[in-house]
Amino acid sequence: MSFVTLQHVSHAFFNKKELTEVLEDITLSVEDGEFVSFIGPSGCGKTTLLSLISGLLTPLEGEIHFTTNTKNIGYMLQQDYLFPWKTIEQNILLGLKVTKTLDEDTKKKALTLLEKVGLAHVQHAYPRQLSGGMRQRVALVRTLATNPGLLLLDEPFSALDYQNKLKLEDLVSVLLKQYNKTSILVTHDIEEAIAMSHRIFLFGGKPGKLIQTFIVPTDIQQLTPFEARRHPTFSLLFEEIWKEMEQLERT
Ligand SMILES: Nc1ncnc2c1ncn2[C@@H]1O[C@H](COP(=O)(O)OP(=O)(O)OP(=O)(O)O)[C@@H](O)[C@H]1O
Repeated sequence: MSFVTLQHVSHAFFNKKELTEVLEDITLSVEDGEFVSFIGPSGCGKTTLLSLISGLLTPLEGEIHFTTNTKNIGYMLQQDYLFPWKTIEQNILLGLKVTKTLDEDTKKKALTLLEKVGLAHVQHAYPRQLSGGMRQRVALVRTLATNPGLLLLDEPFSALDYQNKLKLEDLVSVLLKQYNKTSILVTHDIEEAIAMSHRIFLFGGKPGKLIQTFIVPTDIQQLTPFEARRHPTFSLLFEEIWKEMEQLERT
């Protein structure tokens, strides 16, 4: 069953009194429990599409339908946006206060999540005492603790060094599978998209259009992102997408 469906969605921004089209006629759907990635050259409208799906923006044309009545959408971004003067626990609970009434059970679940990402020991520390990778793990906990129906991940790994990025990818992937979350990842990184996704939507052009959809083979999907990169067919799909991207970047 599809979780969210976009039909003929187009969008434009006013720039210096001129209407600039940024997305044109996007039709796609994301299935319940599916992990998809949006990739494509810079400026083709990927982040705008996330904002349209989250309801921050309203499409100029076309329709976006959710099959469930969830309005709780979680965001994980490149920056962690933790409050520096609050402890890790306070940061997580603050996220919860915004979306839910904070009862003991919800609080306990949030702290269990902190344990799951290996950060129970920093519960009372401040963000400045943590590394970038640890702070992103806190941001992940803060997002998941609100039990979002849909997770929107906008370049959440891109500020991390390679090793931390791989570790966080595995963690995100395991947790999202465990909680059966529907997720959309925006990334510039083709490897990351293949390693994490069921399907990859490639956008390109100005205004941005959906150029091609790639299905990640099931045997790759079943692996962790770290293992997926070592699968024999991984590089074949990588090359296929790479060539398409190169062509789009040239046009
Ligand atoms: N609020 C806004 N007002 C005017 N123009 C905007 C606004 N937000 C985005 N744009 C323009 O819309 C186009 C698409 O931007 P968007 O950030 O969605 O692309 P993107 O594919 O996510 O890019 P990147 O990969 O570089 O993050 C760009 O040309 C951008 O300058």
